[in-house]
Amino acid sequence: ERSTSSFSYASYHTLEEIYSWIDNFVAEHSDIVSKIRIGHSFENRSIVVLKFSTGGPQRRAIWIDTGIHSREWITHATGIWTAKKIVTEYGKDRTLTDLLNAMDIFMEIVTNPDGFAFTHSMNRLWRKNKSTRPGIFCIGVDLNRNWKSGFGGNGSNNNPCSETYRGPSPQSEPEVAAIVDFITSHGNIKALISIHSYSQMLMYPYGRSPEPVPNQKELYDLAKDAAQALYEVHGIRYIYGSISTTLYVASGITVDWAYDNGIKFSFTFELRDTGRYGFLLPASQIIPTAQETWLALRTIMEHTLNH
Ligand SMILES: O=C(O)[C@H](Cc1ccccc1)CC(O)(O)C[N+](=O)[O-]
Ligand SMILES: [Zn+2]
Repeated sequence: ERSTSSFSYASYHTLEEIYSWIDNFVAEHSDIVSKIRIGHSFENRSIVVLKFSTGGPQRRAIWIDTGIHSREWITHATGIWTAKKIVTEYGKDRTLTDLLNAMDIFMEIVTNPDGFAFTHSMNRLWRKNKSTRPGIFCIGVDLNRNWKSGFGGNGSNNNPCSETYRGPSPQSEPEVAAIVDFITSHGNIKALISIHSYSQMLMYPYGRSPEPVPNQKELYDLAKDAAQALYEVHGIRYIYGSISTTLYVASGITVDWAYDNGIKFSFTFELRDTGRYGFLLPASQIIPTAQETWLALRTIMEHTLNH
């Protein structure tokens, strides 16, 4: 293995370190991983997605994103570890091997690169992207309120200075538009998993209203199984349910858009912890968090393969 073997999966990394890890990782596993540039951020950084595939065009696929909120560093770190786990387990883990023999996995690790760079340079707790508009004095849109489904509803804010500022219109932000364009043109995404921190929750649509989705029972049972699989690794308890009933009402969110666009297995994770460290989760918890999250992800992916 070349230089990803010197990469510390137990540390947090800068944007530059993650981007160079991605290039080394793709080079070392070019038989199964490729890199797709799906667009650019407001400040013109490349937006890249890892594609894990063992064959065929346009296979059914699973989408995973981390880092849509830049301060949630545990999510990028979990994404990196998970990417490595996928290539390590292919050919060993029966479930993952069956999955990749039939489906593709797309993973966007740095979904908000401008915000992420800013958390390293200026403000560790920055959440939004870094877009600016004439006459508006506050910076950034909450990328988890900018999606077309339920845009402008309760649990999103019209004030540009708000942490949940929805933006001037749906998909106004290039970071969101890039994903919408990619998923829409792919047309065969069967599951979407959008990873946040913190609270230790596993949730599904809707965020915009307490109204249950048509396959609510199936999603509840799957979330229950996934949370149990996660618990068995290190004894960490997650709560689960629909976003609006488990956490709060939020509108214009990733998973509501995915669900409304035919992706019936849409989930969002809130990783460790429950507030002791919050967004400043110590690096010592990266690998334990990633290990337990993997079992939940594998549970969801296995269900998607078989339904
Ligand atoms: O408000 C948010 O976007 C998430 C909760 C959430 C996550 C997914 C869909 C709807 C809401 C909470 C968080 O991860 O951003 C943590 N936080 O409030 O900073
Ligand atoms: Zn978040």
